[in-house]
Amino acid sequence: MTRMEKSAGRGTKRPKLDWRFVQRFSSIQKVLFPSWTSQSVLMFGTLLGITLTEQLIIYQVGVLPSHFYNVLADKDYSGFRSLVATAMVLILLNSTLKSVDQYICNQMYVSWRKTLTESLHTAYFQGRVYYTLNVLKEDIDNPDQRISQDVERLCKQMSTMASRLIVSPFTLAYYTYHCFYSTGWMGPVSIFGYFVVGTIANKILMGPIVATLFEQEKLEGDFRFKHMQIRVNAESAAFYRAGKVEHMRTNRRLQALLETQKSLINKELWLYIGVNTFDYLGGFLSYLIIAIPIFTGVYDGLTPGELSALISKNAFVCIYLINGFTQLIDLSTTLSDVAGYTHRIGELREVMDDILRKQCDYDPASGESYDFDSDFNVHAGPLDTAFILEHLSYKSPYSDELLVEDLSLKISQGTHLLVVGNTGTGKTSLLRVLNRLWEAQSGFVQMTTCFGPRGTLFLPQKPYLTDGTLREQVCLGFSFRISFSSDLLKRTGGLDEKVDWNWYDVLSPGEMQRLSFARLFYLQPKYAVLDEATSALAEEAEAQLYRTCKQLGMTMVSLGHRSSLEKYHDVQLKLCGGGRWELTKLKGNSRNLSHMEETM
Ligand SMILES: Nc1ncnc2c1ncn2[C@@H]1O[C@H](COP(=O)(O)OP(=O)(O)OP(=O)(O)O)[C@@H](O)[C@H]1O
Repeated sequence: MTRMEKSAGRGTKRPKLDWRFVQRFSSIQKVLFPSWTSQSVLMFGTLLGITLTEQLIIYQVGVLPSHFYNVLADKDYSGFRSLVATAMVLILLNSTLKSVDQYICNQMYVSWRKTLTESLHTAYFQGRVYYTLNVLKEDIDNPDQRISQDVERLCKQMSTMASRLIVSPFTLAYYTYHCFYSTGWMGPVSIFGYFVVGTIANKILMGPIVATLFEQEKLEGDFRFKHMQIRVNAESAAFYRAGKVEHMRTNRRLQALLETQKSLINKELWLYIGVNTFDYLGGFLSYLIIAIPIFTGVYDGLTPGELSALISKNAFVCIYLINGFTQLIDLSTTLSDVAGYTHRIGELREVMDDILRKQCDYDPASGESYDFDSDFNVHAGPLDTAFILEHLSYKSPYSDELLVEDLSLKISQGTHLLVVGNTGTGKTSLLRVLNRLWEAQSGFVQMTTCFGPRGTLFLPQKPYLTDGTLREQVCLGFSFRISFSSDLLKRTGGLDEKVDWNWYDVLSPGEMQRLSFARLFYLQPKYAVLDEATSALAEEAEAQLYRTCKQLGMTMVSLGHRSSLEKYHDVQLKLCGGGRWELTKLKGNSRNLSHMEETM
C-alpha cells in the first residue's frame, strides 16, 4: 500500500466520541493505573477520601447560615460564640481540604504525565520506531507534538476532571435515594430522563469539536515544526536571504492554525449554549416534577402550609440531584478536549505498536525474527565476515523501481570495499538495508558481527551528534578511557566540560566529520562503514584518516564520489541505476599511504 493510500485509509476515520475513543481511553488508563498498588491508584484513593470529607464539610458549612439565624433571633450569646468557633474550624478545614484536593490533582497530573510520556518513550525509542515515524513518516503527523504537548494537556484535563468526577457517583446515589424518598419514582426518573436527553444533545454538539480539536493540534504541531526548521537551518536560510519567503510560509501555517482555532471556538459556542441551557432548565425541573401531582389532584387533601413545606423539601433534594447531573454535563467541554487528545495519543500508540510488531517480530526478507537493539540481527556466520548479501534486491519506500537487483556479496575482514555510483542510485540505501532501516524487496541480508566496538560502526552521511560534553560525543554511551588533543578541547574547556550549545551550530562540517572519526578511533570497531565520511575534508586529511583506520586494523566499507578514495580499497561496487550494478577489483591500493602522518 502506498503512503497516500495509507493516509487516506486512516484519514477516513474521523476522531469522534465513539467506541474507538472508549477503547483508546481505557488503554491509556491501563498505562496510568498499572496495578491496584500503583502510585496513581493510591493518589486516586486519597483524592476520593479527601473529596468525600470535603462534601460532608461543605454540607455543614451550607447549613451554618440557618444556625446563625436561630442564635441571632434568640439573642443567644454563648450559642453565637460556639457557632463562630465551629464556623471558623469548618471553614479552615474546608479550605485546607480544598487546597489538598488541588495539590493531589496537581501531583496526579505530574505522575500521569511521567508515566504516559515514559511509556510512549519506551515504544518510540525501541528499535528504529523513531526513524520510521520521522523519516518514513507512516501516516501520522507530528509524533513529537503528541508526546510532548498532547500528553501534557490530556493529563492536565484529566486531573481537573478527576476531583469533580470522583465524588459524583456517591453524591448522585445519595441524592437519588433522598429524591426517591420524598418524591417517589417520579422525581428520579424524570431527572434521569432529563440527564439522558442532555447527554445525547451534548454528545451531538461535542462530535465536531473532537475532530476539530484533533485537527487543531496537528496544525499546532506543523506550526511549531516550521519554527524548528528555521531554527535548525537559520544559517543556510540567511545565506539565501530566505527571511521574506519563510516569513510568508510561517504566516501561512499560522493562518491555517488560527482558522481551525476559530472554527473550534464557533463549534464550542453551540456546546456552551447547550450546557448553559441545560443548567438553567435544571433549576425549573424540580417545580415541573412537583407540579404534576399537584395539578393531577394527588395532593388535594393537603393544607396550603403542608403543600408549601412539601414543595420546598422536594425542591431541595431535586435541585441537589439535578445539580449533580449538571456538574457532569458541565464537564462536556473538558471531555471533548480529553477525547481529542486521547485519539491523538491512542493513534500514536497504535502506529508504534504496528511498527514494532512488523519490525521486531518478523523480518519478511529473511523470514526470521530479530531485535534491532540487542546486537541487532547478528547471526552466527563466518568469523571473518561482517555482511552476507544473497540475491538482494531493494528499492526506496513509495517507489516501485528497484535501486539494486539480485546483488550477492560478502563483506569480509581485510577486503576494503568502495561503493560508488551516481547520485540517487541507492548507495546510502544499501546501508539502510544492511542496517535494517529499510526492508529488502527480496533476497537475503545477514549481519554476522555485533554493532559498536569489536563489531561494525556506521558513520552516516550527516554526522550524528548528540547533546552533552565532548567526551559524550565521542564515546556515545560506550564507556571508554580517552585522551584527546585538539582545538576543540580548548573551545569546550575540557572533555567533560558541560556545554550549552548545539553541536550542529558550532562545528563546521569538516569538524563534525573529524569528530566522527575520533569516535571511530576510540571505539575501534572491526568494520567501519563510511558514507561520504570525508567529503568535507581535504584529500590529505582523508588520507591520514584512512591510514589510521587501517593501522587500527579496521576493514573499511566506503561510499563516495571521489576518485581519491579508490586507492584505499580493494574492491569496488558500482551502482549503475535501474537495478544494475558492477563489482570490480581495484589495483594499486595503499600505494600512497606510506608517507602520510597520523591525524589525531
Ligand atoms: N526516506 C526516503 N523516502 C523515500 N525515498 C527516499 C528516502 N530516502 C531516499 N529516498 C530515495 O531513494 C533513492 C536512493 O537514495 P540514496 O540516498 O540511496 O542515494 P545515494 O546513491 O546515496 O545518493 P547520494 O550520492 O546523493 O548520496 C533516491 O531516489 C532518494 O530520493
